Amino acid sequence: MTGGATRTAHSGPLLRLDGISLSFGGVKAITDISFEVGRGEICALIGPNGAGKSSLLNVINGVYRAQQGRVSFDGEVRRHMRPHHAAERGIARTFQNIALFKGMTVLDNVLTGRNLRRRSTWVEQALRIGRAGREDDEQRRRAEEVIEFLRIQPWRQTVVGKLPYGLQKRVELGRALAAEPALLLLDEPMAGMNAAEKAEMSRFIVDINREYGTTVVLIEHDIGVVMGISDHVVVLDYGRKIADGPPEEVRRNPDVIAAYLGTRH
Ligand SMILES: Nc1ncnc2c1ncn2[C@@H]1O[C@H](COP(=O)(O)OP(=O)(O)OP(=O)(O)O)[C@@H](O)[C@H]1O
Repeated sequence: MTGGATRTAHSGPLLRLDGISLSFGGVKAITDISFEVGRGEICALIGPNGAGKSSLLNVINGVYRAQQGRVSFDGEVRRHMRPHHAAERGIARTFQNIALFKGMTVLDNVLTGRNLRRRSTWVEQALRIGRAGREDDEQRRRAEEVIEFLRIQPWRQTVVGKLPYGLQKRVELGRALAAEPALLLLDEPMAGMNAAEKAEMSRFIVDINREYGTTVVLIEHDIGVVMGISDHVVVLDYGRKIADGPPEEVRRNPDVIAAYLGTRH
């Protein structure tokens, strides 16, 4: 696979958020958040429950429209980027609650991640004529590459709903990776996993980052995991950013300690 990062032309940070604010009715989910994510970085977004982390991912990939602020991705500044456009530009994501087609096989789920990479028309695809046939073979080859990379070959023809939770999380990562993203947004990729599964998932995330140059923004609650794999940590609390920097610096930040120990409120 070609790394998504190789498609980029702009030389600044891959992602920049500028004064993002988002409310749901009277609930302020995010207040005036700004930070940058450099190319090739693994950036962790952490904070207590309800801090606004998932909402922020949804702003980045255009699912939510911020009332204030701007998102700049690879030099393109937008008030709002629609989800389809975000995907086309190279932003892929996984969800807190796995969003796979549970009745389909692992291979078919991973293949859905390749849909944006198709150039043939739906008529060509339906009749399997022209570019569609050649494309099918290429899409399948790429999907198999991802399956091999994530070591899920033994289950490639297994229906996803029959797999244990940890493997489903890995398949979801595979579907996102199949899109060859420049930016991978992972919403709690290790939630509900035991220590061994977390270590395995952490290794896959680091390998994706190193091998394909993919920039990663992940939400994670396990501070040990965060400190182990991130280059950069952004901490949210009650919708506001309270810290932003290298893991070691953030870990010593008194505001972060207070937010986690609950002594500030
Ligand atoms: N669609 C929505 N409608 C109304 N309120 C929402 C919606 N999505 C999020 N919120 C509210 O916005 C705030 C931030 O929620 P969000 O899910 O972004 O936090 P989080 O940090 O991801 O939390 P968790 O760690 O529990 O997943 C919360 O008060 C939440 O109730």
